[in-house]
Amino acid sequence: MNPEFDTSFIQNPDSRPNPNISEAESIPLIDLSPLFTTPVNLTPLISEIEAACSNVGFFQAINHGVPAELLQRVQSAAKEFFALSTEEKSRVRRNEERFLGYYDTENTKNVRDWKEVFDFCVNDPMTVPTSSESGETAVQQIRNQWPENPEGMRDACMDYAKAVEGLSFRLLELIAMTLNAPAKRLNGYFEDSISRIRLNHYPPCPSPDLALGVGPHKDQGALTVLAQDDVGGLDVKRKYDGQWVRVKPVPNSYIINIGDLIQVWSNDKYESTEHRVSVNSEKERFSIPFFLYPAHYTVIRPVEELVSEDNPAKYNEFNWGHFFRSRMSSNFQKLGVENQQIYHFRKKT
Ligand SMILES: O=C(O)CCC(=O)C(=O)O
Ligand SMILES: [Fe+2]
Repeated sequence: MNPEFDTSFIQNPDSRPNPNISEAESIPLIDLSPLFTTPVNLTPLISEIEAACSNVGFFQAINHGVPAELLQRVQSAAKEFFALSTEEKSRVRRNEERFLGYYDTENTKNVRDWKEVFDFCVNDPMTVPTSSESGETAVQQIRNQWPENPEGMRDACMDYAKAVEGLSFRLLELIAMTLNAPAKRLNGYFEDSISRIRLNHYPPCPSPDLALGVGPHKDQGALTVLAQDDVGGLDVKRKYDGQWVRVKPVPNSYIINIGDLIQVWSNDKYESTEHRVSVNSEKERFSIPFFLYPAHYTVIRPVEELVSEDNPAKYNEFNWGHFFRSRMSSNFQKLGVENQQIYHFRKKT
């Protein structure tokens, strides 16, 4: 991809990146080895995760159990794939109906992102509602589209997907325990999960002061498990002072952040954190987020263990598939209206 820099990439002045951003004190580092150690004692780990989710909404996980070789295979495949000609990549181009595959004109909140992506679902095919309208019940199946080249990309991606999905379930169980719920309280929502993985490529950008790789946003799913390379560019909005901080790349780690659904399940004990991707004029950057998404028919409401007369549910229940679909359409085209956000489901007090 070599997009010509045009005005569609220009961020509003208040969203533009800060060239002097700090990497200090960004997000906590959490060692997940207690998950793999016997005798099992998860209590200190659960407290660390609870603090990270409450204070930051993000952490970096080390000793996570995903074999490095699986990630390296996908990273190599991604590099080879994005180096192909636009013509060849376009053979697996996504469209509004078939929204898995290659794409280079995505918008975040109506501004174009400086990136190209390749999306695939973990459980192929994935079933989603055809419309974001809450009254509509029709569904459709969306299949992965795999390129001919590089050879082996499909296997590399699917082997990786299974391993990182396993990690995401372990994290979900730890998070459920921080909500005083049984470990497996949330797992049932994921039997027909529509989780997906995105391969991101951010080419060097001629105007990194005006554009972003991904504009400021919150992830809409349950949680995200992100692998980034050593270039850096992910910025997180710090909760206590609203400052953007750059997440320092840590070798062999994953960046975990909670999404909008955990915010609702937790009845606002946790808040999903705004983040964005800055780009630079010299280096290209690659990243691979895994988005943990429930089955489309899941009804989202605060977990009952947290709701009481003193702490009533703060959200009206809503259907995940419709919420997913509405965001999908607004990322695909500039709608000229505000995207659907989780606070739209908040109960009026
Ligand atoms: O590339 C990154 O570091 C993060 C990407 C991201 O936030 C997203 O795709 O939702
Ligand atoms: Fe994100």
